[in-house]
Amino acid sequence: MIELNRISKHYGRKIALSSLSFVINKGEHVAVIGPSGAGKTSMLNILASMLPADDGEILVDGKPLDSYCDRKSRAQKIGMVRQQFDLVPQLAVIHNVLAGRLSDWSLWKSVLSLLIPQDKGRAIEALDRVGLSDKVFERTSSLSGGEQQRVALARLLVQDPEIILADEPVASLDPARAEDILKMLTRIAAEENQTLVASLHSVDYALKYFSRVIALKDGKLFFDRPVSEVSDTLLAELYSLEGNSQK
Ligand SMILES: Nc1ncnc2c1ncn2[C@@H]1O[C@H](COP(=O)(O)OP(=O)(O)OP(=O)(O)O)[C@@H](O)[C@H]1O
Repeated sequence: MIELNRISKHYGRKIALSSLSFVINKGEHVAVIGPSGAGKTSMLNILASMLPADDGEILVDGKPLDSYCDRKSRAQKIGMVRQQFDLVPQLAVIHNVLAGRLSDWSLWKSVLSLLIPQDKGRAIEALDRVGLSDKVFERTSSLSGGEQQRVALARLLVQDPEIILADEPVASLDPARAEDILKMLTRIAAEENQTLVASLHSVDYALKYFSRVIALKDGKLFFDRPVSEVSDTLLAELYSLEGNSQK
């Protein structure tokens, strides 16, 4: 479903990704790990069409990523959650959730929705699924970090993309809230039959909540294995300060 063929990215003289290739099938839950600076965010941003690659091609369902060029078809295919949640803090929770519908709405409907929330039922249902049905009209900035990340998950639920990209979705949360969000994210993706690709700093979370691990080091594929085949030795090599050959 997602096919990366020899993707490369430079920032000036810095090589962020070097001829990266892999295939992710529909419905897979893949964790992307690797040391700081390995290229995880660059790879996810390229997949989300937020950053152009310098070289290589990406196919989604057999078609070039660029062919999903209008807002609506791209939003149906790919949704993203990040560490920073990307919420508007001054707005009520329901408006941040309904931002997941904006690609489907005209400008007029989007503006009207700020006065009279449109598709309210759908937003309330999504908030119920993430355990926030009592916060619908609260100002988003008054919520805790964990609750704000649940709002971002509810926004994803109303967007309902086929592929979820998550860039360090739990990096700013304490361990209990991080596990809570990862449980919820992987459960939602399984229930909706969505493909999930998440970058994580925690190897423990990658092994616990995902079925496959793609490891990057120095912008290259270091290993790509099912969780059952990821050994401590391999992880020690991945995070060691020397050596970057592919395993
Ligand atoms: N806008 C930029 N300008 C210059 N260099 C950049 C830029 N963005 C990333 N880089 C560099 O590219 C490399 C890959 O960065 P990237 O953020 O993709 O890695 P990462 O694996 O997500 O790192 P981290 O785990 O620390 O977030 C790093 O060396 C980084 O310093």
